[in-house]
Amino acid sequence: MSGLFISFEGIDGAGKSTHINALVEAFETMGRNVVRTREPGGTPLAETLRELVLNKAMDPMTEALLVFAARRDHIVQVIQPALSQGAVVLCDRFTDSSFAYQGGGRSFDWNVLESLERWVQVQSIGSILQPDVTIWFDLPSNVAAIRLQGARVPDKFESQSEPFFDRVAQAYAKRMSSAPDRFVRVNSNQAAADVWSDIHAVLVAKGVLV
Ligand SMILES: Nc1ncnc2c1ncn2[C@@H]1O[C@H](COP(=O)(O)OP(=O)(O)OP(=O)(O)O)[C@@H](O)[C@H]1O
Ligand SMILES: Cc1cn([C@H]2C[C@H](O)[C@@H](COP(=O)(O)O)O2)c(=O)[nH]c1=O
Repeated sequence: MSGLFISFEGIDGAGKSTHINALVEAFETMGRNVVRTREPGGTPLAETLRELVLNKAMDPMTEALLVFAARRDHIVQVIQPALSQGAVVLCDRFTDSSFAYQGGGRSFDWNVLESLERWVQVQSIGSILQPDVTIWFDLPSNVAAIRLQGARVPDKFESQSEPFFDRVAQAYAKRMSSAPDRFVRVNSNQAAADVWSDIHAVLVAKGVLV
């Protein structure tokens, strides 16, 4: 069986974690091996980099380099081996987050991010690793802020203002327009059960879930 790589994107508090848990169960019920992972993170080294990126002040280029360094380790140690063994990899954020947060939120150079993407995700000449499906949980920033209120101590990104998250959302829309076959936008501003129905329907339509 061939591997399946699904990434989950959206602004902080958009509802990704809630539905990734349900998808782990749905794929396991189908008899698939599932690797649930996240970015930045997913390996001991990448989790160490995550702590720095989420909690230490740094300039946008340093931030971009660290998330791509973490990604490289994650791809080599976890994602590629799992896909080679036919697993379903459910990844809470991947490279679209770098375009959204560093490119959109921080206004860091989009072309440099595209170069880093090519370097870090190279598989063979002319081929770069990308998710098979990316589910973008689209939620207005003011609704996400209400959902996250009091939920936990906010990290460096969660404490950003609504205009920052509006730029993040615009950057997701730009990434979606450049990869319409890979991206699926889900309206996250509805009851969790309805969000789940939409995700389920999309993955059934794509032939990856029964
Ligand atoms: N459809 C929904 N309606 C109302 N509240 C929701 C919905 N989905 C999730 N929530 C709640 O919103 C909060 C954020 O959800 P969740 O942690 O799943 O988001 P996330 O996208 O994983 O966030 P982050 O990227 O910051 O980790 C949680 O308290 C969760 O219970
Ligand atoms: C992969 C990636 C992530 N980020 C940011 C986005 C979020 O604010 C945090 C991760 O927190 P979560 O609770 O696990 O969603 O990191 C980023 O800025 N750039 C990236 O490439």
